Amino acid sequence: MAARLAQSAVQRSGRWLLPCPRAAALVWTRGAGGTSSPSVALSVSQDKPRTAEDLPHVSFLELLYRMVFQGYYNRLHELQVYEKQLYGPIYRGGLKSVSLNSVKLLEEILRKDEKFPSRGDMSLWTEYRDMKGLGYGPFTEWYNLRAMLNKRMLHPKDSVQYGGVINEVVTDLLKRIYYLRQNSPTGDLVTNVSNELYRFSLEGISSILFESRIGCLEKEIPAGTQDFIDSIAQMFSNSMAVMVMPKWTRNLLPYWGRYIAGWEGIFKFAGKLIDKKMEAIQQRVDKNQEVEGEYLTYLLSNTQMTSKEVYGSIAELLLAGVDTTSNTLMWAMYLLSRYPEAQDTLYKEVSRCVPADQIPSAQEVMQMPYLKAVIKEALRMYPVVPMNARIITEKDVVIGGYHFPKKTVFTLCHYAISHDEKTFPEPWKFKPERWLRDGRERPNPFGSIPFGFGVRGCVGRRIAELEMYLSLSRVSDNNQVSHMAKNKLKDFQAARSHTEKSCLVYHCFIAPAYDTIISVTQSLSFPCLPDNQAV
Ligand code: HEM
Repeated sequence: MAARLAQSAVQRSGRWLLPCPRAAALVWTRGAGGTSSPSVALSVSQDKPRTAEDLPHVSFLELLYRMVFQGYYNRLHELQVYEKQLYGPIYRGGLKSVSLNSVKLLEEILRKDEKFPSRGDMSLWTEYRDMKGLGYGPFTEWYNLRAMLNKRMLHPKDSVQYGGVINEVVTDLLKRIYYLRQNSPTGDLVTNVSNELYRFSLEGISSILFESRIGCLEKEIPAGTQDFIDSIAQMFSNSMAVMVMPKWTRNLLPYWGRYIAGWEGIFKFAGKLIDKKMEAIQQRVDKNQEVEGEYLTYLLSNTQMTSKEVYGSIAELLLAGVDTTSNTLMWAMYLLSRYPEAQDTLYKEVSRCVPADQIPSAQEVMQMPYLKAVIKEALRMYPVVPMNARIITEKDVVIGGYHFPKKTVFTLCHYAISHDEKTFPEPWKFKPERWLRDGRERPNPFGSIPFGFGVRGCVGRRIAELEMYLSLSRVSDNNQVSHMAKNKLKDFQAARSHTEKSCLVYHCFIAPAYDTIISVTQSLSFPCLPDNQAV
């Protein structure tokens, strides 16, 4: 079971964009190569804007060479860095997409975004829903649903209400780590941290969305939940094949059938839990009792949303809200384990803000600047959505002094931008302090926008942040961990300084994951360790 989970985690981390199949296609088909020099790229001062034809261009053969022979097919984020060196901040790739690869151009396009911003065609997702008469969610039918979903999710004060629920899940994560460590051959190792964090994230987001627990952190995952996890993996892992294969192959090759079966599993599981909630609400309404609840209850009691739309929205929120959070947590822990001084600073902050043996609350973690900076810096270095897209659909647009017709696809090179040394000196170093508001000059806000920007930005941002703050602060808090790991207490007591203590915690917790990280990075596109940080 663990192996299957690990495999599915690996498959999921291969996604480049959040559920946005067409945009993912762009990533794969976008060009690389060409011989033009970077100096031709920007020409803002001209009277008449130049056009896309004037941009450095990448041919299909160059793309193929880079992907296959230079091995960029699974290091696409590094390709952004490489291409920027070759072509400068703006260039034309395959399928006529235009890559924007500087903080200035990123800001320019996002500030010109439309009222209903578009990331691209979602027909791969809508097709299944249309076939089965199912409802859409925020990815597939944005404008009608987003306003409703924003409520109770978007504002930091909204997320605080989920603090108690998330903390229960964090407690179970810690118990599970304790259990796994105790039962490991050496008595202190967790052998598949990414798997545990995936389970944690799924349990966390489910407990908010379904207002009930689904057992991901139990010793044995309930069969229905395991099927659901497998369905998510199945849907994602077959998406790419379904997207690139012509439709006539669907009855001949296995991918389409598997892809559809994946969606069926997802909707079946989500539908069951939603129906259960609906019944409970109905019973209370019939008895004239007050209806209580948070997210799902709010959506279900909202007369502007049909139950079909609730099904569609919950399914899409679930898909977007699991590996994003778990991978970021994984990277944050990995980075802390490599930078003991940062770990020590974090440990001290948590100890200072939270009385010993108390669980940090949602309000308390919001007052921990270093904790927030750690997450921000981890997301800068390893953004889970390292590349995104925008299409200006309504009108022509001028970007960087170039004129583009409407419907031009722009690829946003977030990974390269967030590693630009002009914005982030020593970009390959983990330096959470660059985000502190302590009088130092702060980086350009568009330098790292891991949750996107504007009205189309991540709807789950506040919940994701809260989940990460609550879990990281408790893993960092020596009291909690030593309390949890009673058998290991003497090791902690033997350690001479806080740093050593917390290092030990991280070491035991994270060290076995290094192999996982490396195997993920070697076999898939992202996340990936830059060479200078390889373990
Ligand atoms: C570390 C965690 C996360 C990161 C880094 C992240 C990042 C992103 C990014 C970059 C986008 C695209 C924004 C844009 O195009 O401007 C996005 C969209 C989205 N995210 Fe997240 N996300 C995270 C967690 C979550 C969670 C926990 C949920 C669900 C509760 C969620 C739900 C969504 C949804 C529904 C969208 C589509 C929004 C729309 O199209 O209007 N995300 N996310």
